[in-house]
Amino acid sequence: MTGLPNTYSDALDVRITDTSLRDGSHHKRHQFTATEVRDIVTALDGAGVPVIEVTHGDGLGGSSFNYGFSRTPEQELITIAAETARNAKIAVLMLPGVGVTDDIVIARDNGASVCRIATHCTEADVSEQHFGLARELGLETVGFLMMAHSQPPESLAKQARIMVDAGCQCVYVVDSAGALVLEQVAERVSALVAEVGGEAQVGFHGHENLGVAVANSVAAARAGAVQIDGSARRFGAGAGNTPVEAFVGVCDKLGIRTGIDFFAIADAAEDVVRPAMPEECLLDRSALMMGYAGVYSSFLKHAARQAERYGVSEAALLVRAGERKLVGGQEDQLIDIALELQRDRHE
Ligand SMILES: C[C@H](O)CC(=O)C(=O)O
Ligand SMILES: [Mn+2]
Repeated sequence: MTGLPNTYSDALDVRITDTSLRDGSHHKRHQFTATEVRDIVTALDGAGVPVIEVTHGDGLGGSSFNYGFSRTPEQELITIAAETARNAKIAVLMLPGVGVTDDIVIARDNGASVCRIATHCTEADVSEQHFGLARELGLETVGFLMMAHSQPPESLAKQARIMVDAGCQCVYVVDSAGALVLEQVAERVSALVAEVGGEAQVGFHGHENLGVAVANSVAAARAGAVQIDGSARRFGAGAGNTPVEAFVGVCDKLGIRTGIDFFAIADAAEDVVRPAMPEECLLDRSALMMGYAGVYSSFLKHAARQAERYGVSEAALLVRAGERKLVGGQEDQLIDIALELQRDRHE
């Protein structure tokens, strides 16, 4: 056992991590202000959200020409979040290679207590040293197997094993593209529980691109996931994440305990999170294409920019990105696809 209980049965059945201030960073093009972070953390913490993730959308070190520059340095936002939260733990996300191990040390010094390491779902081995370091630093660890729709349950389970052996305490099935549907989530979560269940927890991170993120999250919980992500008002990449306030309401009705007050989280989503969003996260044609074709949700804003720049269809661009099976970090290939679409039009 790597240190966390398999369930939270004494107080909670699922522990929710709100990722508005990390996944929502994609939708906001990484322009969070210190005041927004302070206000959102106050509201989420007040509603009883147990874990709040704060980082650049692409994780520690993500502020760059490739991914988009942060308006406020993320370590400053992490510090503010940690100083503001009374009960919630502050989590950070890091993708090895985007961030470096020193970023984890600095985040810990600034008050983060949960370290989430994300890799493409076939590349878990690149996270080994990061889990080791995070555990040495006394951080709680979570592993993200991104683009989990692209691999069958058995392969994901093998990757989960690599993370757990490296010190990961909870491995997430991450539906980065919002492409998984119900049983497909349950099968993947069950495979991970079967592989690592005695030693580590299993979690689920959903996106709303096919409109089933809440249902998928319930399927995950029923299959044994005890950590579930969501974002208030769906504030996340693509059509956004599982809406925390709706998921809490559904959990209340199903008798799944989250420890979050439904009325307080509904107020937080409407009165505090929504005003910080540039616009609602839309389940529009582009988001649908991402879910249907299996495209990394955070490509949405990049695809919109390239489609406009090269005068090509955003939906067509996203469908081709799915056909090419692009993974996070390959945002530049969207330019290649846009040029290809231009050429096709002139042939
Ligand atoms: C870096 C990504 O945005 C992580 C994530 O939230 C996902 O894959 O989904
Ligand atoms: Mn996400």
